Amino acid sequence: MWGEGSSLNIAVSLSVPQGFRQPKGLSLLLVNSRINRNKQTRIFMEMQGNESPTTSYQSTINIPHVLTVAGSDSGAGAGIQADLKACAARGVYCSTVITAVTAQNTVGVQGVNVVPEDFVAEQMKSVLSDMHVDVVKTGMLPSIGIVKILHQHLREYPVRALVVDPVMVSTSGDVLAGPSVLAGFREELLPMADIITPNLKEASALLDGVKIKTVSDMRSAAKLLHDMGARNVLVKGGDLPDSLDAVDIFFDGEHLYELRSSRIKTHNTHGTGCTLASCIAAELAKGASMLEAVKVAKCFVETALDYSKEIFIGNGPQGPFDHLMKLKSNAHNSGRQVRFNPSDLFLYAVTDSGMNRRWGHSISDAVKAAVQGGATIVQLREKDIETRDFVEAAKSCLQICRANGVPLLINDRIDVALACDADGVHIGQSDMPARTARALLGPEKIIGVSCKTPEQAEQAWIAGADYIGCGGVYPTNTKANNLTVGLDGLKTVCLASKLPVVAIGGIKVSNARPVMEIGVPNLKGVAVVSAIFDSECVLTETRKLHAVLMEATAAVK
Ligand SMILES: Cc1ncc(COP(=O)(O)OP(=O)(O)O)c(N)n1
Ligand SMILES: Cc1nc(C(=O)O)sc1CCOP(=O)(O)O
Ligand SMILES: [Mg+2]
Repeated sequence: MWGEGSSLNIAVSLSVPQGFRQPKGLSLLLVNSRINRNKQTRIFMEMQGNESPTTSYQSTINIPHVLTVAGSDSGAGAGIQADLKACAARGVYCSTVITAVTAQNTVGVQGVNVVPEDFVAEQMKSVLSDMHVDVVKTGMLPSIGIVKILHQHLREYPVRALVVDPVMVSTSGDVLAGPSVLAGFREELLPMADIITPNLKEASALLDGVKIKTVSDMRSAAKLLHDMGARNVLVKGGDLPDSLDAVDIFFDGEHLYELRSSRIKTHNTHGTGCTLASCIAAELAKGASMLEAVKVAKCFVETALDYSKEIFIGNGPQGPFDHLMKLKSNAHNSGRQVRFNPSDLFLYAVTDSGMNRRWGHSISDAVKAAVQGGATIVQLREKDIETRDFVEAAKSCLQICRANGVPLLINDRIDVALACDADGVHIGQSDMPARTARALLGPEKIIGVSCKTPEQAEQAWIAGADYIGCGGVYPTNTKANNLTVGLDGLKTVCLASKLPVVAIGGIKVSNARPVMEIGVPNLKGVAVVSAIFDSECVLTETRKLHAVLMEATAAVK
């Protein structure tokens, strides 16, 4: 199955001076390679031998690549056009095989011209025989012949994942694939699909017209479709009557997940299915796990719909939405492209204005020292600062963090995070709800939520958080009246959490080791305030804690 251990293919090209020939006894050594936060790979090489040629090296990396096999929508809200935009928005290359050309707008589908099968095959061969495709995503497959061609090509040119959006009827109600195609989906594509993403009508059609009217029906349908061969199933509940939320059911063959997001009130929903499937494909191509890909895709669509509520394109009942809203809303968001890496939670530094005052440190000096000492993520927890000063301090800290590849989060204040374009926020149970924060911040930003119970951890996951902070592990003087959950409480929450966890509360050099050794894989690190910031030399204290965490991690391995 597609999973976290998936690898990237790296093609290395060397440019050498004209006429350069590799001298005998001289060999090229790959001495180090590092992937930085922006997903650029730096490859460090040396020539081994007694002579040193004047050689310059370049490294290249294959960009994640999705091939979409779908129909063209002249209105550009759905189909190939939506797929291209979704992949572009998610930072993934997208090639295209066009199966049909539709004359379509916001009113409906006025005409369909199916591309001859041999020419669909020719397009497929052109792409697959030449380019490295990570994931294939399918949309409109208008004939059984085209389904068979796809099947043959996937056998000849295997890819890492196949995402099947079983498009049968357009959002305007026009039929885009007939009954013979239905048989093709069942027999040829489902058994090959890593995920299938039907809406209620499509799921019902694939299941011989079984009625799907409730969330419980959706759960049964997901299981039945899985039995038909699809490795993962996402039944989309967008058409579910009487639901305030958009509920989708995801089944991975073992667990059923109910994924809820707010229903955005808008007519601009044309192309949501294509976009969701392309987004899943894009995230898989980047290396996400299936569940992660589905969650990011759902969040992306929700955010794009929200941003596009007011746009007006066409006079029909269902308009397109704007996939590239990020270019407008976050035009200044140039610093950080990798969304969230759970290993960033390893040494989580949380600032405190009182402690900085006591030791005569400015916020940015304290943050700089923590980062230099090995902090892997920083949270500005400034409870008694003027908003204006907070934004200014956050901007300076952001420069320091960006220069060192360390994410910067803001405690409690979504407004400050937005104002300074921080990498995300950390919020507690009495702060703004995580789901609202996600809607305001968009899919790219990191959201952490404080949780003391398994139920809170489940809610944080449903709301779209990226990690949870769990504590107090030990008693603390830094946060008044804080409940201590202990190592046992931490372990219980970690075991229940689908999200990575950082432990917090009273953790210091002398007691960090047992925390790191509780033996649950999703405990990724410790968050500390006083252990590093309540000291004259933040750099030294951070270094000491870093060393202890490294030792504890090595011992666990
Ligand atoms: C990493 C981390 N975990 C927990 C908290 C506590 O957040 P919250 O419950 O909102 O309390 P305050 O920090 O706002 O007092 C945290 N800040 N960071
Ligand atoms: C901010 C915070 N949140 C906690 C929680 O349990 O959620 S404990 C805490 C304070 C942590 O400070 P120190 O490292 O100095 O104990
Ligand atoms: Mg808070």
